[in-house]
Amino acid sequence: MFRFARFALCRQLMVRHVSATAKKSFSGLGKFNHVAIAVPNLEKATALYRDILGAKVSDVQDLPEHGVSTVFVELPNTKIELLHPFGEDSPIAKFLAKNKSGGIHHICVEVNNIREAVATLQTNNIRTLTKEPKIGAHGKPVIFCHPKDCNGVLLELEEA
Ligand SMILES: CC[C@@H](C(=O)O)C(=O)SCCNC(=O)CCNC(=O)[C@H](O)C(C)(C)COP(=O)(O)OP(=O)(O)OC[C@H]1O[C@@H](n2cnc3c(N)ncnc32)[C@H](O)[C@@H]1OP(=O)(O)O
Ligand SMILES: [Co+2]
Repeated sequence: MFRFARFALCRQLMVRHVSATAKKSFSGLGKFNHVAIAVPNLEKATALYRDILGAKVSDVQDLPEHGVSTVFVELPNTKIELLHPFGEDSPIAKFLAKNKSGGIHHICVEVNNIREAVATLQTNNIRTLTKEPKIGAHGKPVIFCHPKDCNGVLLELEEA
């Protein structure tokens, strides 16, 4: 009984400490939107999901504004975004140079209000990779958060 009370107290103190580190918290996090995989060969990667694994896939979309070409693989509960560099200064070029067979590049979670999300991130010193959101692959505003501020994971937020 005493051991349980001590455990409960420690846990409460830890929760309070974690909450205390957030200067202001955001309440509008939504659904998981996609996981992105950077691939060295977009046709081959698309063929794996479409022809071998039988998934429905989108057409290739070139997004010069983002320096990538994408194909979306539709799954019952989410999507996989296949990413390949487009143009000279692709933000995924270095990643693919380091990961020659490709690799998981980012995750994307929806938010109900991207401006509010950005303001909250800034208040909490989480760096965003552009000052302003850009229009993403689904025609909605997106913003990326620095992986060094997000436990080593590049986090994309997309307005729902
Ligand atoms: C299609 C539109 C849109 C959608 O709607 O879905 C997209 O998904 S677009 C996807 C592509 N766009 C982006 O990724 C934009 C944001 N990314 C960036 O600005 C850069 O890629 C980056 C994250 C700032 C990395 O810059 P880069 O120049 O490639 O590498 P660095 O060497 O400067 O990296 C610094 C540091 O971060 C580590 N890193 C890099 N990329 C990742 C990653 N994807 N996941 C985790 N960690 C990453 C890198 O290893 C370096 O660490 P150290 O080696 O420890 O210094
Ligand atoms: Co994405």
